[in-house]
Amino acid sequence: MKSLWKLFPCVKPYTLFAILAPLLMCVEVAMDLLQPTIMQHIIDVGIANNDNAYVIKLGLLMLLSAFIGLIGGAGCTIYSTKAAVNFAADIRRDIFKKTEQFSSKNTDTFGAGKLITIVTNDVTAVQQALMMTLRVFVRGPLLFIGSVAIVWFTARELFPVLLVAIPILMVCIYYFSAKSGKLFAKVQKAMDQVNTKLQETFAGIRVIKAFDRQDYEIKTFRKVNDLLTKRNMSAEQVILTLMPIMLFVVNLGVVAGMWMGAIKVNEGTLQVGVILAFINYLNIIMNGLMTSSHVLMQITRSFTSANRIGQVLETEIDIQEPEIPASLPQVKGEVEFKDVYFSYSKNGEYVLKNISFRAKAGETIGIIGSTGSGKTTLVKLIPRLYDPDSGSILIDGVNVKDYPLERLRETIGFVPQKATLFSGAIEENLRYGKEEASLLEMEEAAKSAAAMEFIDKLEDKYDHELMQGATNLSGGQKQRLSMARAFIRQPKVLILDDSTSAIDALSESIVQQALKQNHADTSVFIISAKVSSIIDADQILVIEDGMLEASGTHTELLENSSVYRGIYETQTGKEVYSYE
Ligand SMILES: Nc1ncnc2c1ncn2[C@@H]1O[C@H](COP(=O)(O)OP(=O)(O)OP(=O)(O)O)[C@@H](O)[C@H]1O
Repeated sequence: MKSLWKLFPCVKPYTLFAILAPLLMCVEVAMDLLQPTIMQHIIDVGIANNDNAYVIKLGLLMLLSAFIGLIGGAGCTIYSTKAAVNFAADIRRDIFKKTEQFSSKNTDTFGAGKLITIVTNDVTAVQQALMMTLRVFVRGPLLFIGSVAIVWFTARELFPVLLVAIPILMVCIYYFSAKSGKLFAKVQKAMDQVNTKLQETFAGIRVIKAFDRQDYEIKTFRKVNDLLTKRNMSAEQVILTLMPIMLFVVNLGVVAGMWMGAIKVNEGTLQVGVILAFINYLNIIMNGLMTSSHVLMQITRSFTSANRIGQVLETEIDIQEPEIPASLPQVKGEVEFKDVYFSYSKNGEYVLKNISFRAKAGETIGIIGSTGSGKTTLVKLIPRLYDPDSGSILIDGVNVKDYPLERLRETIGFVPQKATLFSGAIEENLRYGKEEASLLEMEEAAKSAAAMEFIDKLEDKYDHELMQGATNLSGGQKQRLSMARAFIRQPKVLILDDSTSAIDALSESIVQQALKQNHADTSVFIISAKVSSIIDADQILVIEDGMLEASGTHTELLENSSVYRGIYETQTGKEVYSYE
């Protein structure tokens, strides 16, 4: 409930619509309530007295009230839709904005599947709740109160029937609403699992086909889909059971009303039209309660959704801008790690332990080590994708935490291990690195990344459209574009995380030459499993089990590091004699 209130400010810009909708609904309800009374008069006065003129007059009045009711109802629909749809669009925008500010740790906590369910399903649920609140929440209680009042004033003899039927109807509604709320929370969780599975499957469709695991994937999808179906069924069944129970209670009320009414008509204390009007009002009361219960269920259901939306919007972003940002002149690109410790989870095992090194501006730093030793994690700390648990990382002697985030990240070019490109033209992808890049700059970057040759062969060159996930490019082509995107911003610190793994030796040497010529004063971090890719580095860091096992030039490491020597010997087949 609290979380739903927290979303309330999002309705503020649409206050006018949110006020007009229920007002117009009041008009519709007033007209609906008028109908049985007019009918009662037609029967008891017009027909009973054979007064045709009276019947026609009241008939026309019925038509007019129906027409006014129609205008009220249509207006309410239009304004409630406007308010709810815009309210939902604003929440979607806010969630998207917030997730864009998320640190990698924040994103890891939610997972992509859950975030997608929140932006789609949960936002739709709160949109529905608002729409129904504006449209029906007023209608239900007004119909109910209006009908009860009219029965009290016009058919008091039959009022005892309401005194029995209404409490039973209310208990039913309360019981089923409470039950359905809990069940819908479970539905949302099952929906998360379906979305996560779908996302994973679409992203890995090629691997699935290559390993011929379609049957396995269908089986695992069926599992989560069946769970969602089962939970949906249970939740819907609760709602669907309510309707026949309520109808049964109302029908009992109708029988009781007719029975009591017949006795009173025989006694001459009641007219037939009153009984007909009472039956109509009883149905309206059920209708009013039913619609109110639907809204209540939708609102209860939306508590879970609002709660999940709140979790995203209120997430504390753990990578924060500095309170007092350092004033920085031109960044040179000297990078220093001082006693850095890092773990992915609180109280988790350290992935990096006591890392200290210094890279002078313009130096090339090679990073090598076994799989999972912490190389990628180490470079992710430089642009503050994660913050260390202890120790510090300095660029030009200033802690990266003191840099304005935008300034820090525009200083760094990052080429991740998995080349991630976006759907759109090659040009748009390159401009991701530098928005205002000229064609000449794009060409130079593409040349440095050995991407020129394949772009030139494309019919549309830089206008060539990439599909989602750049599936119409080869792995090597994706890596080259990903590198060009980083080169184009002329960063002071360039991080290449195993980004030449899918590139042939000739192209790799072109990239290395270009780095020397065009990025001579850039500090370059090259993570590679191949000694040949880092052999010329000014300094090589050997990472083993999250620790800096050794550092130095290739020659120094052959001399001093048994781990490095082992890697070198395995890759080259040459045995190295050491004085160690
Ligand atoms: N987002 C994450 N959440 C939790 N643990 C992670 C995450 N990313 C990596 N790890 C763990 O941290 C350790 C270091 O991973 P990292 O990716 O830094 O290794 P690496 O040396 O770059 O490996 P590779 O050479 O295979 O790329 C591994 O044990 C890995 O399982």
